[in-house]
Amino acid sequence: MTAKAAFLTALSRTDHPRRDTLRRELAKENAGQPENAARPTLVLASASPRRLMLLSQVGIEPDALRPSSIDESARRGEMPRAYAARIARMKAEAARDQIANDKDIASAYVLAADTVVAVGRRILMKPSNIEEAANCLQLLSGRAHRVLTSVCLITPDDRIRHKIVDTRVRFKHLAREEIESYIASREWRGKAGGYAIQGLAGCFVQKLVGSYTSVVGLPLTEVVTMLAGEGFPIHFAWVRAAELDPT
Ligand SMILES: Cc1cn([C@H]2C[C@H](O)[C@@H](COP(=O)(O)OP(=O)(O)OP(=O)(O)O)O2)c(=O)[nH]c1=O
Repeated sequence: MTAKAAFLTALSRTDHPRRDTLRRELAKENAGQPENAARPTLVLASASPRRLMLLSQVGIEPDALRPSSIDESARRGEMPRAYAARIARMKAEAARDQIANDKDIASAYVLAADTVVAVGRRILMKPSNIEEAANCLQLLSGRAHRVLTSVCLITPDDRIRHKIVDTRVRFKHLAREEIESYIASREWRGKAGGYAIQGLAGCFVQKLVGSYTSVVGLPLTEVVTMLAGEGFPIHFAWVRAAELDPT
């Protein structure tokens, strides 16, 4: 190899993953002839059964699930909104990179979300043990908190759409025995703030201002608006539902 060729090779070498993925090639092709694009596909970057159920409620069945195992720890001094937005984006980008050379779903829309419970500036994560869960509920007892769900959508041509939904929830006062019984139910496991509004903890809620589905994990109004706005065919499934059940 000549010195010049070696120099050029060294310049083109990168520590980052290869950027010319199948996803990129397809995006370039479809930019010229969108009418030739394959049926739009959707990847849900999530392992949350709630998110899958909420999508199914509005007739959306993802073509694949690609949960990611990113580092979800908060940065020092990070505010709840910024944290939720950052994590949702990281989940979406990790899934996009996972599928970038998968021929069945390389050009999919990628949807991810992150839900956090916030008391003032404090972020309540998913508790990892009984003590943490009890502390969360003690903190939420008799006061209002916010549930922030950040949604991130990556379009097939890699544009990033982002939305945060902020819901205010007020809990009644929780007696010690009530907290203990709730902890024993195990419902708190895997839930931000250590509770599930769609379950037993529904009876803790005195007032909710905002989006109920966002508290459960995915704000349906915003998700459907976002997907439809980016050309994902949502309403097709609704019309088909009527055809299957013509009564
Ligand atoms: C507050 C609240 C949260 N949750 C759930 C929604 C989310 O699944 C979870 C918050 O954790 P997330 O980190 O947002 O999501 P996850 O780890 O469950 O799933 P993934 O990252 O793979 O998408 O808490 C409820 O189910 N009910 C509630 O009332």
